[in-house]
Amino acid sequence: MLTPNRSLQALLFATGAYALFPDCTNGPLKNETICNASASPIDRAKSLVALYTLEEKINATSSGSPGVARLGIPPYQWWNEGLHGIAGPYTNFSTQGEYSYSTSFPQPILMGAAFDDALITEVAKVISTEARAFNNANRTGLDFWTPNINPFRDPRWGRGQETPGEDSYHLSSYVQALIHGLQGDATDPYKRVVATCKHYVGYDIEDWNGNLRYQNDVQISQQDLVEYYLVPFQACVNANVGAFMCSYNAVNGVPTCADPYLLQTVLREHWGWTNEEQWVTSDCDAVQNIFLPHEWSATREQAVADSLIAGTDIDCGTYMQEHLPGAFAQGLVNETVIDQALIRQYSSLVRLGWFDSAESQPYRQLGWNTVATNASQALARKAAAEGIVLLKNDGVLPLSLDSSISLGLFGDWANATTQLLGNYAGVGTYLHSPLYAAQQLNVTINYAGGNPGGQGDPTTNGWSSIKPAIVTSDVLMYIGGIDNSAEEEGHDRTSLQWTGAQLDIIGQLADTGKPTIVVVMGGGQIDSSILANNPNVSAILWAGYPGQDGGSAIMDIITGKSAPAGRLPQTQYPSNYISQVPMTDMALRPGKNNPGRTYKWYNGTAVYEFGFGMHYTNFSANITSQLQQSYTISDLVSSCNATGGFLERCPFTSVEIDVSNTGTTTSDYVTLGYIAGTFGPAPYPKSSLVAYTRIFNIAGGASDTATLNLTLASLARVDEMGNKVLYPGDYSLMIDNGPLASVNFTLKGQQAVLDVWPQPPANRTGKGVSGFEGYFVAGFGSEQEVV
Ligand SMILES: O=[N+]([O-])c1ccc(O[C@@H]2O[C@@H](CO)[C@H](O)[C@H]2O)cc1
Repeated sequence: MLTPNRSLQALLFATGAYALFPDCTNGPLKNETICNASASPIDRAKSLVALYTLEEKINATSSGSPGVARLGIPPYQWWNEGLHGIAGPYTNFSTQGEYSYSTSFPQPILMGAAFDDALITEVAKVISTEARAFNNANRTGLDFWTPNINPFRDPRWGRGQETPGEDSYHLSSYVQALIHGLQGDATDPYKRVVATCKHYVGYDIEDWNGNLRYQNDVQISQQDLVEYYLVPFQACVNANVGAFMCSYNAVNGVPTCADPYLLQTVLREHWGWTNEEQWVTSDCDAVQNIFLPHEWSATREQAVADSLIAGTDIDCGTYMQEHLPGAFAQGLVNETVIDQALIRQYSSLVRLGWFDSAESQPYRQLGWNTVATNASQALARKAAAEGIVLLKNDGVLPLSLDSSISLGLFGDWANATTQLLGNYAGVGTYLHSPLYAAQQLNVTINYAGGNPGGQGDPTTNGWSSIKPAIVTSDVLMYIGGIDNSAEEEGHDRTSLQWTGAQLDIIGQLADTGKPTIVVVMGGGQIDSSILANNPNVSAILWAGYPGQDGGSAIMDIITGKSAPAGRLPQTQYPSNYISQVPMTDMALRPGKNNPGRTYKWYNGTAVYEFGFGMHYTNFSANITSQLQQSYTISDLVSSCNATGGFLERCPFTSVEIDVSNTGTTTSDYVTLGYIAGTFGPAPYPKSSLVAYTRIFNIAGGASDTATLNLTLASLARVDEMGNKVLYPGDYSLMIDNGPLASVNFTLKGQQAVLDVWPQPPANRTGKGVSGFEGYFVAGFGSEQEVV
């Protein structure tokens, strides 16, 4: 994560972030409705906002909200992160002792590979518990700007690691499980924390050929928007998420933080995200970016007015604080609009218990003893092991290690420390590298880690330094790949290839003829065809960014303590993919200069497909439910009462699959259900994931039942206007994309539109910058006027 520059950080800290709660027992507000715990959150918030002066209201639009001392409202810092554990930039870890660390889970890209929604809920519960403990110690806030749920559309994206992968159904299922764990049950009297779905929407380019995230104007068809980019965000609404973040980029000409179509028409009206305690924050500096570099609004005052009126309730930054006074003076915005933003903010804090006494709520009791518990540490290790994907195995794995075996460990990641965490990490409880984990085993270790050739060209320069370890080892393990020096916020990848130096060393290890195992680290996939095709490379594992105990999880898989069952959450494209399509081409379907995106539309041959993953055993599957041969569309429609286009709330059928372990090793199995067929207009997606479930610990020779719940969303397609339609035609339900089991059925009757998509208004243009020549300085920067 980028670190805010010093002056802004100082300014936000000067606001007194993380001061205590308002005192509703003895403070100045004790007799006001805001302090009446039996009044509704909205009434309570309204009563507070009615006491604010306009200046106090304007000050409260910033993420570093200064509070109102005369009313006993302490400052509140809205910007807290929690991607895979509580994190900065304003979360305050102590330098030692209590509150000096928390549990750091794997990056979402690896947790996504587990395809285990129950696991995600458990992880999110730990994060929200630890967040509460830190909040009680005045070290972080109560709302968290997580998850990053933009689909991992292009393999170059530097922040794809923050997401669960490329598939919109998978992201939707994952994010609902996550929000449940972060926020708690809808019926709970208090929210555990508030989650924030970001970045709404179409944000997945950092810097491609000078196309910077702060200024990109991405062109997305209504079909692709509804079919792909918006899907996980609608799932956030379905899960009743407390907050959204609008993104830096513009979509089809309009910066998202100034777009009433996206923020009002789609989000609040069409999807029904109408609860007044739900708010939208801007990404950091995104309100400023409406003026510069987007040049959407003619003046700074117009930019803040445009964004507040469109539905941005919090400005990550200080632009609204600085320019709303002018906007009010010019009559560009009225007080009702700012009141609404503040009512949303404060009713959210009411639902978090900010105004209520400690005795009345469970979360204020949580302390240091609930952080980094043995159970949460075990969960971090389990989450990593569940996600690791076995891409190749000639039978060498699992390894039986004992003291007579000597294991050679090579590569940059063999003794990884903070590399294990990836970006948006807090302070982990510990950092267990593969080397550390191997040292805990009864095996002789020959460590020659680091990459003697560096990240540059092919080299044999380092050969002499690693040769002794090669010669004396029985089994060779290379642990490398990429880290945040190759993929990061602000930095997209420029290559999908292994570096020459790494390939050189792996090749030389493999040439010895000794068992050679390659562990690939990093969020984006690296084209590993050269390793897949090398018969002397015995096994390949992909391990993402596995978190604080990642080394242990890797060794758990290597030794068979855990059996691998993770599946690739994104396509591994051949390296020439990135020369075939510009990153800025947002289209999913193949076209001129675009071979198609994701496993649904890519018309080339993947190195490894989305959903691929091997086991230490074999499985067979049998669909045991009787599906009808044919369904009538009108019958399906009449049994569906969904509103707001939530076809996920309309059941279609439940399918049971008998999964048998036909080998000898006990293993989990991820059951992926796909729909394919010829229905609706061509082109047809190759297949679409519509359901998944992970079943656990199936012993060799035993079987278990996987249940997949299909909804009408499983069958619907999106037309060019963005409408969701049920079409007559031929359908196949396929387990594991076909190889294991499939069943065919048809839909008959007239096609039916199930969700009529609201069209954007025509000719949406901003007023444009008049006369200001300048540029925006990224990283909580400021505008520099060109003089
Ligand atoms: O100025 N900075 O230091 C700074 C740091 C991070 C940053 O990134 C943005 O902030 C995150 C807020 O959650 C969004 O996910 C990301 O796009 C934007 C600005």
